Amino acid sequence: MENVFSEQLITLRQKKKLSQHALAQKIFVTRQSVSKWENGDAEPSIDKLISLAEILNVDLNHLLIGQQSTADLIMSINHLTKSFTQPVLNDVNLNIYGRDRIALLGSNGAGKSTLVKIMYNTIKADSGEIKRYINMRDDLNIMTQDDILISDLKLIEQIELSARINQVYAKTYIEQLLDQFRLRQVAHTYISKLSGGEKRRLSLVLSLMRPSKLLILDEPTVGMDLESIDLFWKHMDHVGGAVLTITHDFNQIDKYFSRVILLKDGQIKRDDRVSDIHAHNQTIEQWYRQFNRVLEAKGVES
Ligand SMILES: Nc1ncnc2c1ncn2[C@@H]1O[C@H](COP(=O)(O)OP(=O)(O)OP(=O)(O)O)[C@@H](O)[C@H]1O
Repeated sequence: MENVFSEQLITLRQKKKLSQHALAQKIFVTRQSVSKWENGDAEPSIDKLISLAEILNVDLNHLLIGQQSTADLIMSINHLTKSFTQPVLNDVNLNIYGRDRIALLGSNGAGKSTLVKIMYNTIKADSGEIKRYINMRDDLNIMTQDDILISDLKLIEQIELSARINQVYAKTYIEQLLDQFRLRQVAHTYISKLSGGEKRRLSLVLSLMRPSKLLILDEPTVGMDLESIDLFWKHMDHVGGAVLTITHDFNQIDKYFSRVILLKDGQIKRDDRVSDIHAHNQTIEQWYRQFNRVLEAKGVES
């Protein structure tokens, strides 16, 4: 992280016509700290990174790894179908763009997890087409509902292993994630001995430890206590790139997401902008109840 970040910091600071001293004053650090970051001798804390991103008017991805934020198409799904014993997805069409914050909603069994598994390629569709405009290895982060942790490892060993596999070298950042998600005190505990909530928080840290162009989360806050849920959403506010989340956490959808998708009867029945829904004085929960009910009623009629 250091080299790209340092170069980015210098470039962006100069673009804003700020001296090291002026930038330091804005984020309440010494000029020497800024100088060390720019020389690659030290890394800022998460809080300072977030402040830097705000002052330099870029998202974290741009600051950390130099990616431009774009409104580019990153995935295009066309006429997708999938059946198990019963049809689950039936002609699903969806485009995902670079800055989307998508909440994927639908009743239990609607096919949400199946759709995202097809998106990240762990199961195959029966027919249809997915065009992926990102590198699936380097640009996609996922947190699934399945437990992908290795029980025989200690928490810190799992982190180190994933960091090596994903070529993440930002040690300070990872340590701060551990603090932020309150995992430092169990860093040397075997994964088999962690509580369900701790395992979920660890899975989250693994999915957040490197920047991505697309982050897919399947019910990330299930099994977490309230404090962890708050920490999670606070952190998500500062994640760059596109995010697609399956969630039933209606308290947060209004605040965090820009787009809501309703999956019903194997199809995307609604794909609306949160700002449009709010402009009609509706909350997302009201919107969801309205369209789920309307669609259910239509289903009964037909
Ligand atoms: N591997 C599988 N084999 C057979 N059936 C499956 C398989 N995976 C999913 N299903 C079935 O497909 C349907 C959709 O499941 P899916 O997990 O995608 O729904 P979901 O919308 O994510 O539900 P939930 O909100 O309960 O997590 C369900 O009826 C489920 O039983």
